[in-house]
Amino acid sequence: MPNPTVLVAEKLGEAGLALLREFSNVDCSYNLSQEELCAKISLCDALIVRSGTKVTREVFEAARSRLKVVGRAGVGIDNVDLQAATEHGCLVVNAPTANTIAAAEHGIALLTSMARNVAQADASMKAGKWQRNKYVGVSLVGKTLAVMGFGKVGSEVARRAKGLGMHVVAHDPYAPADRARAIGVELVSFDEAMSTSDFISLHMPLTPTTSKIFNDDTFGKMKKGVRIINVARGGVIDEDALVRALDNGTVAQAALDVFTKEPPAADSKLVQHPNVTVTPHLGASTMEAQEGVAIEIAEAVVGALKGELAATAVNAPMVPAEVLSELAPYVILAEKLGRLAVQLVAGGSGIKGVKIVYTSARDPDDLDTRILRAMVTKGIIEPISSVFVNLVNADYTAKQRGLRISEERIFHDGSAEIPVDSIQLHLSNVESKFASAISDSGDIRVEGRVKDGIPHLTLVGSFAVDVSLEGNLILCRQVDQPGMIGRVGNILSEQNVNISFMSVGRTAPKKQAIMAIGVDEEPEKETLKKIGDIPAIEEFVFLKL
Ligand SMILES: NC(=O)C1=CN([C@@H]2O[C@H](COP(=O)(O)OP(=O)(O)OC[C@H]3O[C@@H](n4cnc5c(N)ncnc54)[C@H](O)[C@@H]3O)[C@@H](O)[C@H]2O)C=CC1
Ligand SMILES: O=C(O)C(=O)COP(=O)(O)O
Repeated sequence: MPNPTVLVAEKLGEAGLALLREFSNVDCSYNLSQEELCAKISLCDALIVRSGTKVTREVFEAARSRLKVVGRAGVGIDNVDLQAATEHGCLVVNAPTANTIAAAEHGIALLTSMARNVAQADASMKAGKWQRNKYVGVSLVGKTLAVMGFGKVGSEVARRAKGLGMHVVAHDPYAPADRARAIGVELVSFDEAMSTSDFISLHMPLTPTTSKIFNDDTFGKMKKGVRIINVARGGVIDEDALVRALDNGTVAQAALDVFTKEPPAADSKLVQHPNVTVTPHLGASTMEAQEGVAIEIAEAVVGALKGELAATAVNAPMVPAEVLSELAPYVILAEKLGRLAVQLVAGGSGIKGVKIVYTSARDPDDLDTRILRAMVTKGIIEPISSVFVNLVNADYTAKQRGLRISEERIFHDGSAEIPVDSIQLHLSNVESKFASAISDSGDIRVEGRVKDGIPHLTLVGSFAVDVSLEGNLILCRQVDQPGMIGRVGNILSEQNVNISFMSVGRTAPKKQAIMAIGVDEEPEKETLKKIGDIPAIEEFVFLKL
């Protein structure tokens, strides 16, 4: 496999680039037009952007399925079309923590410099003036600050504003009250925040709900002379309404780092307004934050390219790192069982329903099966189509193909230290090319377990077997009689096919048995035929894992 290619479309810290270069070809091409990005993207496995690049549906379509991951070197992913990414099976990861402090510090910088007219006074002095009376400021101590969006950045701003002696309230419909209480911040309603605050600082994401949430109506609810800080996203403010509110004195001052359109028009009334302080989206731009973000995103992108499940996935279930590492062997088991089950289906008999049964000693809330379900789906769909399936698009792809995947939990009286005791797959209403794979209930059934960290196949139809799921597998149903293992072994060794494992499961002594043989190489058709010709072998199937 050649090294993957990563297109870095905006400036990224050196430490991150170095990490990427260890694993991939890195193409740093900045300031690409939309057409240039679309032209390049079909040659790239990953794309890294900041807030300046719009990753639209058009980009995903132009990628022609090659693009596996988009890394957003920062927090806000409003510049990435997540729905289009998901439909194309492209994982989107971000770097959610490394620039939190930088953004919070910039919020405080804007708050304090706005209150004391630092930028305006600086410009005035540089123009040769000395205007001490014009730039009398306002004090912060004892004033009320409303933090709108009490997430990572918002809570750090709140903590710092408390240190400046401000009274801090916050509005966030999803924030836990105990987190606010721990910082000494009161959570209040939107309207209360609007009507009681001297300063309002915005820290929510731009979503369809928050778009232009600060408009004529909301400015009308604010205290006259309020001061506004925005280091979140320009789009949460109706900028024309803000200009009106500044002109009529409802808003005394605004300090803005972000704009609906970036860069804003040179003659933007907002940017040119004398009571507005602006910075060109600098919230995340500290040396420290950019190095941190670069490393955070490079690690996430490299991990995603290696097929690891990302902890900072934006369009896939967020799975904490410790859960990921605990479930790692079960993820492999789930995919291999899916792969195996689909190869047991007779040609022409379409799969409609798949039931996944987990036996586990865990409380259902302590076992997140979304990854396992996604991997079963991947195992089932990938061998029979050209679609690339991952945690991102598994549910979407299954739905598109009319594949109904249901899950059932069975309580297993064992140790809750072990997340899953066994995983069974049942494929209903299908015929099998290996009749022994059909269980008593008429479904194709396979079951697996993890033993010493290695996935094993433990049941086929009604036959118990025990073979590790590595390499390839030959399943034979035979009349149980001595010498069978030797005969099959001889045929395989004649062709230098290495047998890694062998297991025989039988219904009763001297009755039918299933022999499961793990082989490293794929035997030639002729060799497989010789196995099939052994009189005691009633049926057999070769399965690639
Ligand atoms: N200017 C810059 O360079 C930077 C800007 N940002 C922006 O800052 C914002 C916050 O970032 P983080 O704190 O890291 O994100 P976060 O996800 O930790 O926090 C966002 C908070 O907003 C809350 N929220 C969602 N809808 C809301 C609503 N309708 N009203 C009130 N609160 C709502 C969420 O519950 C969450 O607690 C984002 O828009 C991000 O893009 C972040 C870093 C740098
Ligand atoms: O992380 C964010 O949300 C930011 O706004 C930072 O954007 P940037 O990476 O500096 O273009």
